[in-house]
Amino acid sequence: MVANGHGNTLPISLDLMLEHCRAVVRAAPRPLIVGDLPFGSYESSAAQAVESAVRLVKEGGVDAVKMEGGAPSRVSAARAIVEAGIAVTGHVGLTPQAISVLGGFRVQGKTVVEAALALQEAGCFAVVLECVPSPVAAAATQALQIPTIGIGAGSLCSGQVLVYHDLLGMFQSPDHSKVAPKFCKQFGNVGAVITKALTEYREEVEARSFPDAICTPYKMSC
Ligand SMILES: Nc1nc(=O)c2c([nH]1)NC[C@@H]1CN(c3ccc(C(=O)N[C@@H](CCC(=O)O)C(=O)O)cc3)CN21
Ligand SMILES: CC(C)C(=O)C(=O)O
Repeated sequence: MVANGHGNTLPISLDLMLEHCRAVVRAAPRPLIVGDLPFGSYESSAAQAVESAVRLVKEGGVDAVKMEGGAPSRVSAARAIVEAGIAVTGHVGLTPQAISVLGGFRVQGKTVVEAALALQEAGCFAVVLECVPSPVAAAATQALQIPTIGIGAGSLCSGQVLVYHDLLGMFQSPDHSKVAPKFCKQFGNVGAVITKALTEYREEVEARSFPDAICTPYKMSC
């Protein structure tokens, strides 16, 4: 959603996700690549979930998939995908694709440990914990044999994930800073570097100092 300028994850289609997965797979052939099942591609039935996961692996080239939710229907869908031979990462706590029923991007916590245990039992190899109080995330990490990957869930998870654009500080526009969650830390300010470079480019084009002779190396041949 961030790469495509959306304010939330709901508009992302399976076809768009496939395109992004292929780009990532081309750039990074070695790491374990997990494709996220987008909203609308897995909720109707376990069969729909398997079908979408198979597309992400077959056409997207990913090694595993991630899907949101810990309700019984989602646990069944995760189990069906694993039984089809595809590794699944679960995702509980704040599940951004459920903002319609949650009433916004709200912190969750109550059923996190139970849901994570159910996803482990269904065969998930890892589980994302998003916007969960740190003691709940720590308890889930203790209770599970599979790794927990935290985002806004404290430092006691097995691993961490953060949206690349958020940690690099790629956003300059007020619209984008509105959608960056408060758990994010900016480890760089790439947006300022981009803005500075583009401003200098425009200034030199307008002043006709770019392109200069060095950047116009072609000679008349006759
Ligand atoms: N740029 C970006 N980074 C993300 O990590 C991200 C997105 N966008 N969009 C999709 C989801 C949405 N995410 C979010 C968005 C906002 C909060 C947030 O600040 N929530 C408030 C609660 C607000 C409320 O209760 O209404 C909080 O206190 O954490 C958390 C996660 C995480 N994801
Ligand atoms: C794991 C995170 C980045 C995620 O899937 C989301 O917030 O949509």
